[in-house]
Amino acid sequence: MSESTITFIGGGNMAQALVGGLLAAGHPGSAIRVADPSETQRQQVSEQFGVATFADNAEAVSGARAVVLAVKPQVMAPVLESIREPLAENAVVISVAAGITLDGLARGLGESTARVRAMPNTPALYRAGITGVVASRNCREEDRALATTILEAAGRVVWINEESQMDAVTAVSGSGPAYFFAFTEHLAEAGVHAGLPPAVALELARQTAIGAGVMLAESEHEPGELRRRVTSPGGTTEAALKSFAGSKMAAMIDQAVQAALRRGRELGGDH
Ligand SMILES: NC(=O)C1=CN([C@@H]2O[C@H](COP(=O)(O)OP(=O)(O)OC[C@H]3O[C@@H](n4cnc5c(N)ncnc54)[C@H](O)[C@@H]3O)[C@@H](O)[C@H]2O)C=CC1
Ligand SMILES: O=C(O)[C@@H]1CCC=N1
Repeated sequence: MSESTITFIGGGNMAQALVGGLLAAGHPGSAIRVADPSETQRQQVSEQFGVATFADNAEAVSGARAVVLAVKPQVMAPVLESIREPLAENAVVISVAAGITLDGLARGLGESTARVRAMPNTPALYRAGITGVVASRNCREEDRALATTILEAAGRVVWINEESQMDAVTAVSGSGPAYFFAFTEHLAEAGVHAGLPPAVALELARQTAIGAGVMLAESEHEPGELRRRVTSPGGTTEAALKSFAGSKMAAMIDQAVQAALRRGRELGGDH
């Protein structure tokens, strides 16, 4: 990997996941900077990763080839204001903030700045995330490649051509981990209802989710085929899956994704 300086604005969960991944991938710590107004946060980042930390965003951004905006959407306007002047001309700015559009970034930074909008998900904290990404038209191939390298530090990266599809990305993979957690919670509750002690039910449900995830990751087969392979004709799984179909599970999931999509569009309109 090249030794381009990468500055993170905001040193919280998402920034730490990416910094940890970049270091593990061999990016030199001397080429990583983190800016955060919280002294506690700066101290934690410098102790854990040994990278330079800054209280001042402008100072941290000066000369950086890539700037990752890892702050909450609510503080984005003052953050953009703080980096606009010192931003290098060739810098690419990558935002991981939910709902902040490429136009929103342009309003704060100017149209000529190369901008990337990314939607990560929380498994990024374990480098098992997936991030949907879209870039402004003026992003060069090398800007996209650098953004891919940085975001791959948290897992996989999928480029999206139409920014309008980012709300769908958010509804499927951004919010998606919560759907699987909710399913696991309900499976454990159902285990208790079926007569198991709560701790046993939770362990069975959790490890089953993990095992299914590993199969999805490792197997060459599509999810549908993996499902068919568990389902003995006339057996218990078939009975459960018929009940899912009777409860219209597919329609329920579709409705949930549509609800997230609508909410994402509403929130996007706020910026
Ligand atoms: N799709 C998803 O599930 C996820 C999305 N995200 C997105 O990533 C972004 C960051 O999230 P987290 O890392 O979880 O938040 P966090 O709260 O852990 O970190 C944000 C950091 O920004 C710092 N900060 C506040 N004001 C600042 C300023 N003016 N300049 C510089 N730093 C400032 C805070 O001190 C804090 O350390 C959010 O916008 C969120 O939408 C993050 C995690 C998962
Ligand atoms: O729930 C939310 O609004 C954010 C976006 C995706 C995950 N968390």
